[in-house]
Order: sequence, then C-alpha cells, then structure tokens
Amino acid sequence: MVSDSCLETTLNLPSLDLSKPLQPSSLSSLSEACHQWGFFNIVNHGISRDLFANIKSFSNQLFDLPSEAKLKLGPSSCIKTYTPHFIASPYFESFRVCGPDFHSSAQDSIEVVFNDTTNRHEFGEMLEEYGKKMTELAKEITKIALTILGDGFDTRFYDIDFNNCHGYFRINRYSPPTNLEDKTSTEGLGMHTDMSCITIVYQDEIGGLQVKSKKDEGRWMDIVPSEGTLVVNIGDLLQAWSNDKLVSSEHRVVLTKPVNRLSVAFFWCFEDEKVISAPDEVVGDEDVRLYDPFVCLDYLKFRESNEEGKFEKVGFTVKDFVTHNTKNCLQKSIS
Ligand SMILES: O=C(O)CCC(=O)C(=O)O
Ligand SMILES: [Fe+2]
Repeated sequence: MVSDSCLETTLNLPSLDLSKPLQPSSLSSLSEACHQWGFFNIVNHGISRDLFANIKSFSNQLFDLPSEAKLKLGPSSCIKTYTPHFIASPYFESFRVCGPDFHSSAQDSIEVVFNDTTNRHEFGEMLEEYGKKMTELAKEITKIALTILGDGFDTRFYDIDFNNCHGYFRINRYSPPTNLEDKTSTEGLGMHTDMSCITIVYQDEIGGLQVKSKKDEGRWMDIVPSEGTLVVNIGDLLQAWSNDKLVSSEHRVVLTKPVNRLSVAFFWCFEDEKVISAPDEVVGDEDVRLYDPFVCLDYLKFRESNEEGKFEKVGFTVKDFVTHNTKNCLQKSIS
C-alpha cells in the first residue's frame, strides 16, 4: 500500500499546442506550471498513434520473453540495456535505447534477443523513428523552456549551452502484484527527480504517474493520461543551470489496477563533460548562484552510486549533490 496520508487529487496541467505559435498567455501558464509542478502537457506534437501502438506491441514482445533471454541484456551483460525487476522496484522492468544513433543502439539489443530477422529490422526502424522524433521535440521544448526564463533567452543561450545535448529513452513496463486488489495500490517506481534537462513521457491509458506538489504540504497529484498528450517534466540539470528558476519535479508511479502498465520516458541531457554553471543573466542581479559550477558526469555518478535502491533514479537530487560536495570540500579544508 502506498503510504501517504495526504489526499490524492487529479491535476489539470496546461497543454502546450505545438502546432500553434507560442502565445504570451500560454507562456505564463507554462511558467506557473513549471514553478508549481515542474510538469506541463504537450499536444499536437506530431507523433502518430500508430507509432505508440507499434512501440507497445514491440515492448510486449520484448518483456514477455523469458527472464533468461532478457538478462542477456541485463546489468551483468556487456550490453546493459535491460533493467530487470527488483532493481528499481519488484514491479518495474525497463529497456533503454540510446542516441544519437538510435538505430544501432536498438539493433545491438534486438539481435541478441530476437531470432526473426524481419521483425528485428522493423523494430530497429521503429525505435529509431521514435528517438529521432523525440530528439526534435526535445530541442523545441528546451527552447520554449528557455523562453520562460526571459524573452530571447532561447536564441541567446540555446547554441551556447544546449547544442551538444543528447537523448536516450527507456521503455518501462510495470507488472502489478497479483494481490493488488487486497492492497488497493502499490508503488511501481519510487519518488525521484530525473537526471535530465527535460524528460518527455508517454504513459498508456492505465495511468499512475503522480507529481508531488511544491505547495499544499507536498500533496501527491495524479497526472491523468489523455490520448494524444505527452507530459514534459523539468529535470535536475535544467534546475541547476537555471539557478532554480525552473525546478525539477518530484514524481513517482503508483499501481492501482491489476493490469500491466507501459510508459516511455525520453531524457534530454547535457553532454557528460559539460560544466554546468548558471549564466549571470539567468541568475539575475537580485539572486545568488545556488550551485557552484559542476561537471555533469560527476552528478550522474553521484546518483548512480547511491546505494539506496541501487537504481540510478530513485533517491537523491541535485540539492543533495551540492550538499555532499560542500561537505567534502569542508572536510578537505579541515584535514
Ligand atoms: O512511468 C512513468 O510514467 C514515469 C517513468 C519515470 O518517471 C522515469 O522513467 O523516470
Ligand atoms: Fe522520472
């Protein structure tokens, strides 16, 4: 049972219509949503229903394989694109495809687990199409997020700081416990923030994604799935780069129905070697820089090496990283 005394309620996020020019009124509702939730919706994003249906069909074929087959891609294999059950949670398993060459990343995994060469080819093409389309979307949305910070900030900062971003996606399948009905709900993925600049999430019709309010004593709110809608959430890297002007969302997945759930999360990230430092204009005259410049990879390593749950996402945030760094510096200067 999910332990939370707070009332759970449905959240009405603003929807950004990507087929229309950005209006000042949508910008202000996006800005508000980013501050309170770190989440907003996008519609008319140009990704077809068929593509989602094909991804679902592929995912079911992959996740329905026997564990021995899937583990050929698991953490002890050389490919490491499959996260089995009992790492993030007993009910969660995940498959990762990395850009920029989504085709070869997908193909390397597919060849290990599927024998049929026709299917392999189709799967590879489809996952590549998804990766490429998401990459274009992520660029567009990052520019919109920069516009929220200030007029013209997209043209001023995109090329300097975001031009070398890269993306990867995870297809997640949640299989609830068989006794779910006795418990009413259980956690499928624990509370976390994403280690990305932005994340674009597709969740199927089952629902279960929740975000923690930054007000209302941290109440959990349901992000209800809607056909044709994708959700965008701000990740820790953009939070640090924007000096907390855009804040990453604390979210989780709860399972309330006795059926499998599927989601696809596309993570748009800075390059590993990038030194993340909020520009003066973003910090502004009245604020202080909240994060000393840090190397992106150091933060990713900090998250990966956290023992709790042994899954890179569950647990700590960029705030904990800063505290940890400060403590280390203090210890070094004392000793
Ligand atoms: O399954 C979902 O809806 C969200 C997954 C998620 O938050 C993640 O993979 O980081
Ligand atoms: Fe997430």
